[in-house]
Amino acid sequence: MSKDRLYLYDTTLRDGQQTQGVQFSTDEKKRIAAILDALGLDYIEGGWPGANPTDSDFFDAAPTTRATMTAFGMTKRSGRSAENDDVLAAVLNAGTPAVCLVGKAHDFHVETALGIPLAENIDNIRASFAHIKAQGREAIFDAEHFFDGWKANRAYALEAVHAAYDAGADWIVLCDTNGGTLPPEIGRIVADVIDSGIPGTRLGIHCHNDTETAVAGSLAAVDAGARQVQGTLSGLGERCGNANLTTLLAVLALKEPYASRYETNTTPESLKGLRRAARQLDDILNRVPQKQAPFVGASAFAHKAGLHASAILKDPTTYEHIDPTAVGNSRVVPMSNQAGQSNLRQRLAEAGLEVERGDPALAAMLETVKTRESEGYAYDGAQASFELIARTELGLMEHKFFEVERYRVISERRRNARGELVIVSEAVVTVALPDGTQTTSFYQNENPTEQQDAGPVNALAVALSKDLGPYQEMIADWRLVDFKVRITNGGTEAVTRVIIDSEDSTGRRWSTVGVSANIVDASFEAMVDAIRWKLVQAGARPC
Ligand SMILES: CC(=O)SCCNC(=O)CCNC(=O)[C@H](O)C(C)(C)COP(=O)(O)OP(=O)(O)OC[C@H]1O[C@@H](n2cnc3c(N)ncnc32)[C@H](O)[C@@H]1OP(=O)(O)O
Ligand SMILES: CC(=O)C(=O)O
Repeated sequence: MSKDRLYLYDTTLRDGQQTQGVQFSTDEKKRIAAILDALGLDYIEGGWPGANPTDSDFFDAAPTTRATMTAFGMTKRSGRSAENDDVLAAVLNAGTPAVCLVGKAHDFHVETALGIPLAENIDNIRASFAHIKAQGREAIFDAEHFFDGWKANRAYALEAVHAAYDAGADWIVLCDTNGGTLPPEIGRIVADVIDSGIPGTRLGIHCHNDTETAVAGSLAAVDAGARQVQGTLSGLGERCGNANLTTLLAVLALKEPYASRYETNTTPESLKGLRRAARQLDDILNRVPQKQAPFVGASAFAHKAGLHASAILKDPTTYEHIDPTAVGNSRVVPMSNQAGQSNLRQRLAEAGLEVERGDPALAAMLETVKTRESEGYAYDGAQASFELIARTELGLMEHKFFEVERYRVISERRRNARGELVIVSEAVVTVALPDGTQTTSFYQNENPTEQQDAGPVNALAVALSKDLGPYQEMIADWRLVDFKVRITNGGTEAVTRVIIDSEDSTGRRWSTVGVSANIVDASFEAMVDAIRWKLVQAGARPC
């Protein structure tokens, strides 16, 4: 059976930029365009030329992509011709092979937002698309509020999309702009548009995620016959976001009936770059990756419960709906108080520690983990700390490289010599080394009050890692990149749990945990684990 072609249209650089708190630079837009192109998308909507300097700069030197670069704008305004509308001219002047114009399809919006007669809006749509086609461009009509418009005045909504279609628009994209239409209704309305005479091969879908069903709504439109799907990387977009293309790419390529019915431009190879693409976007956005993101999140293939881990070791398909490597992800079997010996052995094997089933060290390890979790520790997100416990129980950590004799940290808010308000943190750390010597290190940081890394934890991290004698070279590239604080119950008392994420120059990341009644002390404990784990990885020996 031959497959139908589905076209994937990305609007991360336009609707994604409408996400509250997101502001891409021109250079970042270029990097994202390259990521999208590598994933095999058909269209990249680069932004709205003329609307802001960043978008204009992007189109002034638009990257060369295999995907069709598309400029976005709106239908011509009333009171001028399409040829004389300067906003439309700026969009066309970007010179892209495809142009997408948003226009009103809901009578309420025409009368309330535009304040013009209904017929005039239809004329504006028709004239805009005739103008684009006269310039030889591929023309895409984003029919704004189409679904709400169809429900309020079906005849008018259809008249609007037919005006664009009759004027030569290549694609009519039905937009659920407010994101409130549920998937079955989307399917019925798309089918009605096809019945009205616009073939599915010329129809697209643009869903917003206000009811958390944008992906399902997009699939309902495809089921009904639409052949273009719009969305954004990781679901960025206005309000609650757009349909998540990261998820849709994987669903369309790997899940039935879509994989057998439809062909897209993605390949098994490009799909393996999906997790990396999501991480690259997180890096650009400077945000912590969402662990539970379908397909690409760190927890998407994490098997925490003992029963799950036991079955996974026998056959991964028992608890996995796809092979994680298909999207560049990997399986994780974390440790926690939900774990049994199967989790434990799998986790140890990943750390290069083979332990026979039934080895008494396994029971001791499980006991330690469960006891410490009841005190407030959490090991499912702190694998490196777990590994140190395991090595200790297996007798592989007779020495701990160094012992902290004492530390002191002071934080102060004061005015500096220039009269600026600053936070000053000072830390002193004394460690004892295996050869009987001690080192004492001091570090002071001074930062404006609004800066995040001004604090005592940063000062302690630098002081602790400043002079570890013979081990110093091995930890010189250690960096503390993130830390999360939780108030939790340790037995009957409230305690602070700190998980810190570390990184080194190889790009490797690891997480450790500390617990104490004192936030600084909990952070310090997690840091000590982080450094010990790095020394283990570096093959450090007692000196
Ligand atoms: C559903 C969507 O997400 S569509 C994408 C929306 N994206 C954006 O708005 C981001 C980029 N936008 C902008 O930078 C600015 O809004 C601009 C440059 C386009 C326009 O700026 P301004 O001229 O200052 O207008 P402003 O933003 O206040 O209002 C938009 C105007 O466009 C009109 N308008 C809205 N949609 C359309 C349309 N499809 N066709 C013609 N005119 C429209 C509005 O009625 C309003 O006109 P008014 O000021 O006479 O009431
Ligand atoms: C065009 C668009 O972004 C919308 O209608 O949601």
